[in-house]
Amino acid sequence: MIPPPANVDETRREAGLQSNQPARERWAHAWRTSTRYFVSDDWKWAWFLVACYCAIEVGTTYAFLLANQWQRNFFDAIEQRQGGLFLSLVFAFSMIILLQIGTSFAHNIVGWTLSIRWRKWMTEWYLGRWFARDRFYEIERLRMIDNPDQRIAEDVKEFTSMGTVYGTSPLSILIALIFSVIRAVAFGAILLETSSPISIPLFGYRIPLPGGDLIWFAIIYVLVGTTVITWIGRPFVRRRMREQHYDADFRSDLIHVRRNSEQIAFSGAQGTEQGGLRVAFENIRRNWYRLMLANAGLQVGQGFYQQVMGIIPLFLTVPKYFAGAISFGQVQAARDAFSQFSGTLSYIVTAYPSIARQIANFNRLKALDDAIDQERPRGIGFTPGGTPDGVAISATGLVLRRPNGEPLMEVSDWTIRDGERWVIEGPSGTGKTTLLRAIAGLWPDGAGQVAMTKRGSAMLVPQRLYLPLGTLKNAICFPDRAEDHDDATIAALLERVRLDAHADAMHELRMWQDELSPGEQQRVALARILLQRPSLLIVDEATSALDADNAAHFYQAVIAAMPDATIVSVVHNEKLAAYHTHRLRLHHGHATISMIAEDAA
Ligand SMILES: Nc1ncnc2c1ncn2[C@@H]1O[C@H](COP(=O)(O)OP(=O)(O)OP(=O)(O)O)[C@@H](O)[C@H]1O
Repeated sequence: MIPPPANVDETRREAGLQSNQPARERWAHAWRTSTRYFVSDDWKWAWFLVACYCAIEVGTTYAFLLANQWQRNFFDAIEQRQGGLFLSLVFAFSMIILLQIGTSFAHNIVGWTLSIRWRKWMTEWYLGRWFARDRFYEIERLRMIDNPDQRIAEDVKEFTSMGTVYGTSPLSILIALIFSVIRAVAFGAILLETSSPISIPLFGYRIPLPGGDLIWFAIIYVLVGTTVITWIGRPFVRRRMREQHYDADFRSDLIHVRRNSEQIAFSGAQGTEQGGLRVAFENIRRNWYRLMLANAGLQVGQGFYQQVMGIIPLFLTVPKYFAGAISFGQVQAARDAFSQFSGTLSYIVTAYPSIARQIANFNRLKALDDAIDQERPRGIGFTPGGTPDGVAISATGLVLRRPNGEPLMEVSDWTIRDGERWVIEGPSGTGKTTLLRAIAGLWPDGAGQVAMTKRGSAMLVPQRLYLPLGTLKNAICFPDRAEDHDDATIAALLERVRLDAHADAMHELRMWQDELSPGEQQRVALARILLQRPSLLIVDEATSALDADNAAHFYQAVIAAMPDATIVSVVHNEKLAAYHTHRLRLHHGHATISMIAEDAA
């Protein structure tokens, strides 16, 4: 079966060239992503911390109510010139302040503890799935999404952040929303004290409404405000999403330049590279101006909304004060309660930037989840450990294709028996590396079946070796841990591969990938092979950076140490072909097989 072409639609979607995924699917994903941690193995901590968080919110609401009550008493005391009450009011005020500081402190401690536990769990969850079934490799191979690293690091961080005032996490938004409603009820009760009854005229009758004028004005005000501001804020959400996208691109371009600094410096290509970075930054700049505009619109809307909210209750209560129906303290308390009431009801307006960021995060995390989960069916079947006795690799009906479905080559049936040493040859771009990937189970595009001895006893050595961060000993022992091998063995290996000059620095933490020359890195690969002694060795131009003598030494050392090992290597040097027993030559999309001895004859 030919796998469907790879999904690379996300960038188009983020650039607005393709419509978004269905809302239902996105809501379902948002729900699953937000609730997963709370049914995980850390659920006891999760719920305990959420309970504490909510309890602190109750304390915060109580402190708000006390402050409102205090205002009323304070202004009444001033109006009635009750100097004797002043000291006790100051004392009450300090207690309220202490309570407010205490709840805010506790809010931070609990919020941050929950953030880090949630983030740790979610990071582990994403890393586990990203590494599983080689998905991280497949996502890169097909370039399915941009910057998965940023999504796992940054987006997860924002997603789990239970920040101070309005956290960015959807949970903190939800809790704040619930408490907004609770506070709205509490402050609504205060408003009722100073509200006048209200009724609406209908067909000549006056229908009385429950509550009072202040409450109805606040509700209408919030409804109109929220609708207008949500509408004004739509471009802001879009711009925020693009901002994250462009920032990540710029950063990865910078990393790319850093990694290739030597070639760029040597070729004097700084100008060209800077030009490229300027183009990447230009996207950020252009988007920034649009974001600024969108933000300005949002801020004007929010500012207008906040300011008018402070004035409306005065218009409604001051006439009652002049009429002697309420006290001056009640005017102040009503003003405070009105802004708290409508402020809490209009949570969506105030928290719109956080909600916008969260929508962008959900979209980015959904794309990552889709890329991890939407596994294309394998075209080339792969069975590790599925070869009969005496056979290291067997391929039947093997056809390789590019990810977009274009045919690359046909190998048909190919059997590599234990102890055979195969060289793969062919012009550049014919698919030699792809063939090695296919027999190692890393290339699923095409058709046919590949069986290989157990993966654990095989080793793949690419042209550019991966050296993990850490010591030189770490690099040689990879994928084992450095502690698994003693220093004397590693020192002897370094001598064997002609790297004894570095033996003393075996335990030094350095950027070995940058420090060692390509040829030295290929000798580290040889040391790794001699340490692991795999029964099947797949080598992709692993001697390309070595001089003729060292390249020959590479094969001589391997064959001397592991005379029975099966070797499949891609080499361009005919002299190195002599260390092999069989040849597979790729030409015009087809493979021909021969014995080396036959060729020589
Ligand atoms: N991840 C990929 N996505 C799309 N095309 C790919 C990918 N990897 C390889 N190809 C394409 O497959 C073809 C074969 O590439 P491959 O690296 O196997 O050639 P090669 O024979 O090893 O070349 P060389 O001798 O230059 O190393 C090339 O046209 C390459 O562009």
